[in-house]
This record gives sequence, structure tokens and C-alpha cells, in this order.
Amino acid sequence: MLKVSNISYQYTKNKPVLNDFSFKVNKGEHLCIMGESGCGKSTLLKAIYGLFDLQKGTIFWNDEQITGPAENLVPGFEKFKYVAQDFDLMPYISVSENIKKFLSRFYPEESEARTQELLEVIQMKAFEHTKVKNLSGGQKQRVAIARALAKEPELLLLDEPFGQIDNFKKSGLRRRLFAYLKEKNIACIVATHDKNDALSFADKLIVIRNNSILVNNSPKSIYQNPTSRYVAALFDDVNEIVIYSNKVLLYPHQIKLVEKSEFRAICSNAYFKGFYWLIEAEFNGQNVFFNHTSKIKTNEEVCIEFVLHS
Ligand SMILES: Nc1ncnc2c1ncn2[C@@H]1O[C@H](COP(=O)(O)OP(=O)(O)OP(=O)(O)O)[C@@H](O)[C@H]1O
Repeated sequence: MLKVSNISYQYTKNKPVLNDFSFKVNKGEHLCIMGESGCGKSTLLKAIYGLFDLQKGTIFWNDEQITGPAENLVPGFEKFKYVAQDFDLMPYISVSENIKKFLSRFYPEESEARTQELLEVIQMKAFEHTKVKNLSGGQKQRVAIARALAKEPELLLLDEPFGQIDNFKKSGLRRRLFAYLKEKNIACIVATHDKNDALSFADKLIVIRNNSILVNNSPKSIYQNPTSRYVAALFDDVNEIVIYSNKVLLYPHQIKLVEKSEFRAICSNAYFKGFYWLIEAEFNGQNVFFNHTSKIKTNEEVCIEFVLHS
């Protein structure tokens, strides 16, 4: 189990980036870290990997303490793997040689079988002999993930792992990778801006704001009961509106068009979203967004009702 206890870190004096963070990650568990750009997600991953000397607090993996560069000649805890945003691959050797770099040269058959298995996970078999310098950003990102898995880590730290990968490949890769990690019981911490990483694949979600942990719970519970507009906005457009003197947070799909209602809205804009339209409207002097199956004309008055999550 990973046990992070009251850690604090700052790059420069009096500018804390991580302020008293505490949480746990069990073996094989998947945790997502979300929050606005610059809130400290990458810093947290680096701290867990052992790249910093913390100003306060401790990090343990089971009964081993993870310490920073002051106590380690080569920083980076050996049972973890960290895939940074800049990948850090070797450009002048091939994709499969990059993956094999961390595997034993004394067992060439096992090493080859493992490389083939990982090429399958990242769907890069066709590029196994291509030099990394000739790959696209998204392809390099996939190789970096495979290389991190070559010598099976106990905990994988991924920083925006699918940021450079196109939507077409992203969904399949995400499903294969997270299924693979679960199958091998590898714990994983993913820093991400993409709600899909959290909603469909994480066991837990931590949201960071103003250098502190704002919430730590299951993604479903955080999504359905967002504690603030900041949290809800990580998932979708959000309406913060007053109904019967109560302020509520509603996603666009929680406002429905109905035949009759005491609530009326005047439509001002419609945005095509593929299989639905996002409608912007004015309701009691407040701007609201809701989804509808067809376009609604500007200035048309409609009846709406609100659907709360159960
Ligand atoms: N090497 C560094 N020296 C000084 N300040 C840094 C350094 N690296 C990051 N910071 C600062 O620390 C804060 C947190 O940065 P970090 O990269 O952890 O954020 P993030 O949440 O991962 O952002 P993003 O989502 O944009 O990747 C930012 O204010 C950043 O400017």
C-alpha cells in the first residue's frame, strides 16, 4: 500500500505547491488526480516517485520509505515507474529496443515475448523496428507507457498519459492499458484533465485546488455530488442556479425540456454537439445550459424541469 502522510513541498520559499497532502492507494488500485492547470498534479507524481526532498511529511510503499535525491544517488523509487509528459525515450534506437532496455539481456526469449505482449497493448507492432526519433508525439507517448511496464512496476505513475493521442486510438488504448494493469494487479496514479480517465477507470479520484486536496472519494460519488462549481466543471459544463431560494449545481443533462412546467426559459443560442444540441437560455435572469435532441430557435420560450441525481 502507498501511504502519503502530511507531505508538503515548495519549489521556492513561501510558495507551497503541495500543502499537507495525505492519502492511501492500495495494491492494484487506480487513483486519478484532477485539478486546474498548475495546481500541482505533476509535482505530486514526482514527489511520490522520490524526485524531491520533501519539506514535510512521509511517503511509504508498504514498509519502505520513499526518500528524495539527498538520500539516493539515483533518484526514483525502484519499484515504481514514472511516465513524464516529456517521455524521456532514446531517439536513435528502435521502438522494441527502447522497450527491451529495461529487460534482462540474459533471457532473450522472455524479453522478446514480453516486448511483443506490450507492443500488442499499445498497438505498435507495425512500428517495432522504427527509430523513436521518427515517431509522432502520440506514438512516442505509447512507447513510453510500454517501456514503463517492461519490468513490471508495483505502482505506475502516469502524467497526462493520453494527452497527445488522437481520439480514435485513445479509447481503445485506455481500455487495453487499464485492463492490463488490473489483470497484473499493478497500482496506478494518473494525473489527468480528461474526465474519462477518472469516470470509467479509476477506483478513487482526488481533486486538488489551491495547493490542497479538496475531495478524495469514488469518481461516481464526486461526479454525482460535486461539492463546488470547481469540482463539477472538471466533468462538464455546469449550471449554478437558484431554485426556490436554494443554490444548486446541475449538469446540462439535468435540465429537461417538458410540455408544461412552472419554470420557463428563453433560448439564446444552440451549439451542435453531434447526437444532441447544447442549448443556452435565460432562466429567471440566470444563464443556463441544457441538452436537447434538436435545435431550438433563438428567443423561443420553453418549459424546463430539473432532474436531481438520486
Ligand atoms: N521546477 C519548477 N520550479 C519552480 N516552480 C515549478 C517547477 N515545476 C512546477 N512549478 C510550479 O509549481 C506549480 C505546480 O506545477 P505542476 O506542473 O505540478 O502543475 P500541474 O497541475 O501538473 O499542471 P498541468 O496540468 O498544467 O500539467 C505551478 O505553479 C508551476 O509553475
